[in-house]
Amino acid sequence: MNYINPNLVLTVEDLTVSFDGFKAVDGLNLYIAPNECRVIIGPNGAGKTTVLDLICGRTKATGGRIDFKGQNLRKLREDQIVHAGVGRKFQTPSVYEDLTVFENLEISYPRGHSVFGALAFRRDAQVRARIEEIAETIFLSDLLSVKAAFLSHGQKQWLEIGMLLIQDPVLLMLDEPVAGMSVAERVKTAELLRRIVADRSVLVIEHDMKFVEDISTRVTVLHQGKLLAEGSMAKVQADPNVIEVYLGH
Ligand SMILES: Nc1ncnc2c1ncn2[C@@H]1O[C@H](COP(=O)(O)OP(=O)(O)OP(=O)(O)O)[C@@H](O)[C@H]1O
Repeated sequence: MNYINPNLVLTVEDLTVSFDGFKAVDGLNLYIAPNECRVIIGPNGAGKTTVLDLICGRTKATGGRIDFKGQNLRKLREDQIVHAGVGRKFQTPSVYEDLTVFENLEISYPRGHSVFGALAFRRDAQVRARIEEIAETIFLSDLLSVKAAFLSHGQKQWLEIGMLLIQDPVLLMLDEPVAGMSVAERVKTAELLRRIVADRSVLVIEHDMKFVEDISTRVTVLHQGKLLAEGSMAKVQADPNVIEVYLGH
């Protein structure tokens, strides 16, 4: 099929990757709409992280298509995919511990071409306003001058999400964002994701079913690199195949 639905942000079809003959992702179809928060669940080794690696260009597919707003991501390098509007957060936070919250956001602000004098001054004001806006979204407004080293684990995760948000991605991909967070931080992260999808699509890998229920409209279940089930949380939770390989354990 060559038809690409222009209303979709991401169209993944028949995506496959083999590592020495082992298919970690096997013929996967995945369709993400604008403002959708999709969660991928599945047992360990199902291929979830590999799917994100394939979309962001870290791993190269052996077959299938990855279309992002009309662009074939399989032909782009990792940095070009970021530039096209795909942000990816890995499991462990990678903020700059010695820099403040403000500085971490500032260095993540996308660089335009250089400007001078009054224009540079105007740009500084714009950058500051944007940093303050993002800090508000990620619950860190009061901590702008605090070094990242002093943040809690959850706050570091939010800061890293903020560092991606400041680049205004069209699709944001998060790998287990609430792992290691307290219950209160999980509740706030669900709120954060609800804020984020107002302006973009989000693709999340998650194991915490309570959190998945809180954030997601649609869930994709992977098993052995293949799509096992897809639909609302209620639908996949009631699916005997899903219960057998994942939720029943
Ligand atoms: N670069 C690689 N080379 C060889 N095998 C790989 C590579 N990357 C992933 N795999 C294998 O592919 C399978 C899927 O791994 P992946 O990390 O995507 O699963 P996952 O669903 O994210 O699991 P988890 O929940 O444990 O993170 C695993 O068997 C893994 O060992």
